[in-house]
Amino acid sequence: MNRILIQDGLIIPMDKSLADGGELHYTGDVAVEQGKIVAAGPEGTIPADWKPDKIIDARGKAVLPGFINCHTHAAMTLFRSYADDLPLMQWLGEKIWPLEENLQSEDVYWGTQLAILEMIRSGTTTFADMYFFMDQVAQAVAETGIRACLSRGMIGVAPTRDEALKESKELVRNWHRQAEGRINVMLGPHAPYTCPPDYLDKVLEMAAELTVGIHIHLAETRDEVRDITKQYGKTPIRLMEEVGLFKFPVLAAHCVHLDEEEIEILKTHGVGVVHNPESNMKLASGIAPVSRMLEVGVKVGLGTDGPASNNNLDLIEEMRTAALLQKVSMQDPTAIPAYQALEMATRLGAAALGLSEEVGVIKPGYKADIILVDLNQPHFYPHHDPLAHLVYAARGADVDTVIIDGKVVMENREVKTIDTERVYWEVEQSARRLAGR
Ligand SMILES: N[C@@H](CCSC[C@H]1O[C@@H](n2cnc3c(=O)[nH]cnc32)[C@H](O)[C@@H]1O)C(=O)O
Ligand SMILES: [Zn+2]
Repeated sequence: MNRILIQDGLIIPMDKSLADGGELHYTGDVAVEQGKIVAAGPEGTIPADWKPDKIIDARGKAVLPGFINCHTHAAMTLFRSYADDLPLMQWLGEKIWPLEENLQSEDVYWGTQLAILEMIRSGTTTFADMYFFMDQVAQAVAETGIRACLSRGMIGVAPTRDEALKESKELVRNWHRQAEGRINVMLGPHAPYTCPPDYLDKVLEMAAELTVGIHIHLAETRDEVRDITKQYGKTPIRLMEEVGLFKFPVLAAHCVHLDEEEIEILKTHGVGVVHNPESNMKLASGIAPVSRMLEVGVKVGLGTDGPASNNNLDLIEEMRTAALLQKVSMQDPTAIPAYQALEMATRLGAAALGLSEEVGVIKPGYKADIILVDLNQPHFYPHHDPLAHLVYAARGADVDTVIIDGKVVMENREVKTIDTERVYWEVEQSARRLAGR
């Protein structure tokens, strides 16, 4: 089935910013053919003799681009609720990293399947991952039909430092642009405090050789900024600029603690920033200056971070948290209006991942990554403003249908590409073994 007609939905194309003015949504049809959007409302034309293979009745439903989770460690679903209520370095050092020593490849496969199940069910159609056993993650992405930017997390100060470089090269060779083009591979030097400049040099050399982007944790905590400044005489973002990181497409997770000049550095180099509000709150890392970065024109997408420091993968919830957190932290209720939060979860997320020509908007020529949200529910009445409903009232469970690359992967909340019961069973086995139960 490659021709789908999504009829009479409330289309929210996300193809313009608030500054553009004009209509932000309208009722109409979306036509999909061979994985791409061919028409959407007044945009594009559906040929008179065009016969759809499938018609989806979208009356009473919002039709919008699939959500883009720009930063997670998907297989950490296995560690969800294992260790909470700790600061980052204690959480990583004492709880998570010791557990990760015992992870096996099939654990990562099933943990990732569970994450993808949760993401599809809550309307996420693209995610950016940084983990290991990434061939297993790629396999799960290929099988489930989701879109992903994958990187093998590399800890330059760990015994795995050389192995991680080798695996990253293999990941690019075996999986970059594979799975019908749904997979993009990046290099994943974990963070400035785990990847010293001499190791980063090796990573940058490989990025130049393979012409791929870089996914890194950056300026996440005050301790990171203090320690890096003490060790190198400059802040993490300035250090990254000095080593040449920003000569490549960069996806920088967090960017919580930075000054005005560093925001300018991110803007100048076109860095894709990922704001992870719930992880930053849960680990008490801080509040990123998101409104300011958006005002300056930095590409800021949204991420959940790992499901063990959130603890879910619901990007609708993350959108609301991002909007509310900026309002209260800026003491300004106009900060991050609803539409801007939606932009972060769609078009700006695509821009942060370097995919703005492919996904993030509903427009002819773009990939058919589309979600339908059922608006016929108590918390969406009265129907004043669908944009406000989606940000301030919606939950991931309101997503009814998900199409990725023109394939229906969920319809009427039934996921078609994952064996849910098998995933639950396998995850429980892995989690019990890992926790030594
Ligand atoms: N430890 C593996 C590779 C690391 S992948 C990415 C790493 O990021 C860790 N991680 C998860 N969330 C965060 C975060 O918020 N900040 C920094 N690291 C995180 C995660 O536990 C994982 O160890 C090895 O040495 O081969
Ligand atoms: Zn992370």
